[in-house]
Amino acid sequence: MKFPGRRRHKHYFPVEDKDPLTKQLISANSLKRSYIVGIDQIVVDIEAKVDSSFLTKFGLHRGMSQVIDDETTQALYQELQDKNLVDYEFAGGTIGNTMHNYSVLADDRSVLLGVMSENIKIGSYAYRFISNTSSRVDLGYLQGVDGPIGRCFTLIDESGERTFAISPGLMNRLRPESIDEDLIAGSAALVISSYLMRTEKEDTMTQAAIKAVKCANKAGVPVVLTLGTKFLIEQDPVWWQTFVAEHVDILAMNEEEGFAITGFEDPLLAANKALDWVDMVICTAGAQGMFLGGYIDECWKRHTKHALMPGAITDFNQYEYSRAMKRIDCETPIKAFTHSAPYMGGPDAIKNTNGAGDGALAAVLHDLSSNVYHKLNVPNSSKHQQKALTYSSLSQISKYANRVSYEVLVQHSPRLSRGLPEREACLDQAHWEQ
Ligand SMILES: Nc1ncnc2c1ncn2[C@@H]1O[C@H](COP(=O)(O)OP(=O)(O)OP(=O)(O)O)[C@@H](O)[C@H]1O
Ligand SMILES: O=c1[nH]cnc2c1ncn2[C@@H]1O[C@H](CO)[C@@H](O)[C@H]1O
Repeated sequence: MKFPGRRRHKHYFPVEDKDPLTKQLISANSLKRSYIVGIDQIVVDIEAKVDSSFLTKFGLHRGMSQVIDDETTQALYQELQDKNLVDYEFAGGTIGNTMHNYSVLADDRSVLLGVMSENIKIGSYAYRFISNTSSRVDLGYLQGVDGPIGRCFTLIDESGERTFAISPGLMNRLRPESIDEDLIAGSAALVISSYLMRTEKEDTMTQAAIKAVKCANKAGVPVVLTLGTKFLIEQDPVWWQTFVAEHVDILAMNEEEGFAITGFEDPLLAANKALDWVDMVICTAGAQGMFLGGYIDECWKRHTKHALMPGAITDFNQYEYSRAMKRIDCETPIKAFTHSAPYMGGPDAIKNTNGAGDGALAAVLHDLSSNVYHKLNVPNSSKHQQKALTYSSLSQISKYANRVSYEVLVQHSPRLSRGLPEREACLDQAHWEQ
């Protein structure tokens, strides 16, 4: 496990300490590992630049992620080929991306659950998915299917807006019996998306996902839900509110999805509302950066050293230096929030915003899993006197998440090709010496 945030920290994992005593106590071989599990509809992204008439021709709603039938798929793909519009084909899937990015950032294991074609031809979509996924993502639990994985046509129009058209193949055929309960019970988090609930009669993905969620709930493993697309939530916000309140511990959304589920347009107020249902919430807001909210116990609250921020909730960032806790672990729970503007004000040139939110979530998961890892291996550390959900403060996590989003914005793919630099060139030496 590579640790998130600043490297020279008193709690930074002591494995690398030169002290012979610590070395003796914790040899790298005896370390217990932490991992996270994600479930996804396994898809390859086929990205193409199109104009809005293309979307109209195929009956696609701009900005939405929608499922298309085989006939539309064939016609659409043919037109993309004929006009030579395909820019690139790469492994995708909102949770697939998140697991990949987590494993790249943490340099550690994540497990991806879903389906995979049993017979894989070199160059096929299944082959491409596997070869574009980090070797740290454990694909050993994928369930075989006799047919193709899904394809996600990622259509970018003149305005830069992206529209997803999903040709599902057999991506929704994950069966409940393929969910390994011990694997989930032993994980640091179970990560799912709202897309898993969009299935047809013959599909088993929703039942499989619900089984995994119930198993995580029973084992006390945090369930992390990312909302995927606002249109899905708008169809039945009350169902989603109830599902989130009953089964989800951490909610990730962008401001549009936040509005769809909470009714609040302001991302801070949407995050505030979501905390009535969950322990922690991430609300990304494009060029506005991101808001992160959570609970802390009165006795563990830490005041910020940053300026207090105005907003719909006065001084909302006053306790942003605190580590997030489960509400149930707080005697006197207080809601705490933080906001980070885009790293360095955002890149000069954005290559592609696709997956910027997935990247932010991967960073939050990295922090969460680091806490579990540290606790597994150094349970007596003073750090764990506080029963916290995260390794770092809300403020540090949100800066880290924004930093990762930036990295996604300056590259083409939603999947990171490498981890973050050990030291940021823009920060002076003194930052690392404290
Ligand atoms: N136009 C922009 N300028 C600067 N930073 C941006 C911009 N758009 C996105 N970001 C950065 O990326 C993060 C996530 O962006 P956004 O809210 O667009 O995610 P999202 O809609 O969930 O993305 P996706 O669903 O594609 O993963 C923001 O918190 C911010 O740090
Ligand atoms: O229905 C879906 N299921 C799973 N993943 C999806 C779906 N629609 C879009 N994406 C995925 O979202 C990522 C960006 O966040 C894209 O890489 C795309 O593959």
